Amino acid sequence: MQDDLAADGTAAAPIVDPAHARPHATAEEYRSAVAQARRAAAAYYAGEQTLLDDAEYDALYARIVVSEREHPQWRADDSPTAVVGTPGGDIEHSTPMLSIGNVFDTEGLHDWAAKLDKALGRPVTRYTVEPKIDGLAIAVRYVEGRLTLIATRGDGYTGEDVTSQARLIAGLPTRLSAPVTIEIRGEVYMTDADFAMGCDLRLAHGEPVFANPRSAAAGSLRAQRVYDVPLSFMAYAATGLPDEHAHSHSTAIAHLAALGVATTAESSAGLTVCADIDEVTTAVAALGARRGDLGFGIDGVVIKADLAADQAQAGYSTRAPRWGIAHKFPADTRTTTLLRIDVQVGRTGVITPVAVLEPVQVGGVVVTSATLHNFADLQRRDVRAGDTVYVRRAGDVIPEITGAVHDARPADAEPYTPPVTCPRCGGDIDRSNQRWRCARGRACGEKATLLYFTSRDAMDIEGLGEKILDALLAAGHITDAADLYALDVPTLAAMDRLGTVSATNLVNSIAATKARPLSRVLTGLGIRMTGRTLSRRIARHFGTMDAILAAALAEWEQVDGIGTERAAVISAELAEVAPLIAKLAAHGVNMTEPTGPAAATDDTATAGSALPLRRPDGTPMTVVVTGSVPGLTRNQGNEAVEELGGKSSGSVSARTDFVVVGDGAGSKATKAADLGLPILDADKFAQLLTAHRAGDHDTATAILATVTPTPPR
Ligand SMILES: NC(=O)c1ccc[n+]([C@@H]2O[C@H](COP(=O)([O-])OP(=O)(O)OC[C@H]3O[C@@H](n4cnc5c(N)ncnc54)[C@H](O)[C@@H]3O)[C@@H](O)[C@H]2O)c1
Ligand SMILES: [Zn+2]
Repeated sequence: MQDDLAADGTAAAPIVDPAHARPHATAEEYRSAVAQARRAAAAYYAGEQTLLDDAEYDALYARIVVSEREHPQWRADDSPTAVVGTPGGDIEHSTPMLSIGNVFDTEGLHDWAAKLDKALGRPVTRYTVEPKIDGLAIAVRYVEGRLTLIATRGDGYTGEDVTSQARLIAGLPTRLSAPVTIEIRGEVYMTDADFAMGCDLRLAHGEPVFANPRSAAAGSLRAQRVYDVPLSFMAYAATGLPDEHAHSHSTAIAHLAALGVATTAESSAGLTVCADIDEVTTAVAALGARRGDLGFGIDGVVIKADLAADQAQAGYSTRAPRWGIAHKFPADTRTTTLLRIDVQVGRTGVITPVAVLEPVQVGGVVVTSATLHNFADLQRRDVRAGDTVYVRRAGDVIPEITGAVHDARPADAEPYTPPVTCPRCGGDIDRSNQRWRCARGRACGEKATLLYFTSRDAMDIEGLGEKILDALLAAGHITDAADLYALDVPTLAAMDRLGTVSATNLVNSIAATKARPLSRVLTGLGIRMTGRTLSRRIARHFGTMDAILAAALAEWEQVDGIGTERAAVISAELAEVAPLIAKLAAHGVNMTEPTGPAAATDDTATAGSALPLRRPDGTPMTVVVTGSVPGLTRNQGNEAVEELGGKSSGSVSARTDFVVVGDGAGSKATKAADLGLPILDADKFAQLLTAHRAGDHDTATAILATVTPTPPR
């Protein structure tokens, strides 16, 4: 059984941290992993759509490495650890074009540096830090300053001649500024802008989108197409330079730039010379932080011993130099399953399709939803529910779906049909722009927003039902929640069916809600990705609305349950409703959250009763709900955990107290089993909730007693 990949290889696999990979249990498992890695690599280097994304491949590869270390007798000749790249070609390389070893964290980097120091018998003189451009390697020969040959890396010893296709690559001049005879090595890649354009071109020619800029570059370099996708080049090595330039990597690169070649040093990422490994660590982190803004994709950073003398002394292993290492970054493009396509109607009536995803780690954060831009784009890309899709997240940008892996499409996947009417109000849709809008614009959401504001979970305004709201809206007495606080008795009394007595009562009950705690106001605003529970947590954390509105993204992430994804959405939505907040405050609505012991139980329905999901020391248990809980939506499942006194979490780790597993549970259940975490059946969890709400502590305790650890697999 393959632990890292679902049986069909398509589902979002739980990614094993390559730094902590486990060996395969049997030789059969090892061999099937090797076969899978070979298949994936063949597709990858050919620039085809592949089912494994880089993170999955790296996890697979890391397990192969560990297995071979522990069971040398298993080692297969065609193991990806023994072979570099792809089939070779007609061009013999002057020196082998090898791979680079990988590390995934600072610890790995220090280990590598320590090994290198040991091999040299002294500390490395200095290092360079460069972008690891996410493209493919080529060797370029110049004779007396004229470009004569371009070859792919191939199997590392021989490669293919791609001179004719590659002549027009940006950054690679056909003539150098001096008549030198040298070989330059570097990466062919696609800039972010060219990638977006290339994808559009593909779609226009009825071909599937590129998986990522790397495979786009690989495919475009070899394919003969009717359309041209621009490619770029960046040099990171040369042979044949005179000693005055070649005595260090940094001087060699500087000289290439002087010859007119694009280099890593001249790129937006730059080349940093570092005195020691601590400086290297800082430079790696700095480049990681700028990753989204470089204008081209990097999958990590390459660290090299700078001096040619150090490099010569360190030498090579069969597959890679010992003097260099790649510090890989979390993959910025992943594949995962598109569970469904939701339609979202914004505050101003803009209607957009949103992808709901099987959770997946992209660029270091868990992504559960992504934008599909607009309906035209969605249909052009032919993305369907059930598809394996590419999710890309570059830097802090909102994750987007760039396309679907059409080969992995389930037979029954239906083409997407966009909504015919506004999903919120049922009215007409204005399709005159690429961004569709409800024809009613802002007015579309008014009633739903107001109903939510007045609901029990939010401001809980007594006596203000849907009929009265309808009448108030129709008469134009209100357009937003703040207008409620301006209503007076004569206005209300003049309306149908409302006498002076009822009108007075209603005005009083509305006024009474001005004193509600901040958490209620926040709930009432209906900010996306927050509910009652999270609003309460936010209110307690910040204390005042002013503090909330002033909070930077990093501060949002301090709130329990808010990650990068939510922080961005919540703060953007709050900025949008800031005028309404100001208007509410002007009417005297309270904008602070009471603190102190009384506040903790302030409006909890279950105040005072024992909370089942508390550890003996009173702290909340961390619980992950995966799959469906009978009678509850996914969100309600998580809220139930909170209601029971626990803390709900979206990801399984060793710190999880237990996992609630229901129908349709996916990789989280597998991971829980792997970690030997206790499991509670979703039916039992539903019973626990019922018992707790009924105040039946005995039953609740009895159900919790059935939560037992499963042995690790
Ligand atoms: N998704 C898949 O199915 C799949 C399959 C095979 C490989 N891969 C990916 O490819 C990687 C392995 O491929 P690899 O053996 O080509 O190694 P690599 O891509 O990890 O590293 C070596 C390459 O890095 C490139 N490079 C970029 N910037 C550089 C710089 N500044 N200095 C030196 N080299 C630089 C060169 O092209 C060099 O050949 C894996 O880590 C995986 O992510 C993915
Ligand atoms: Zn509408």
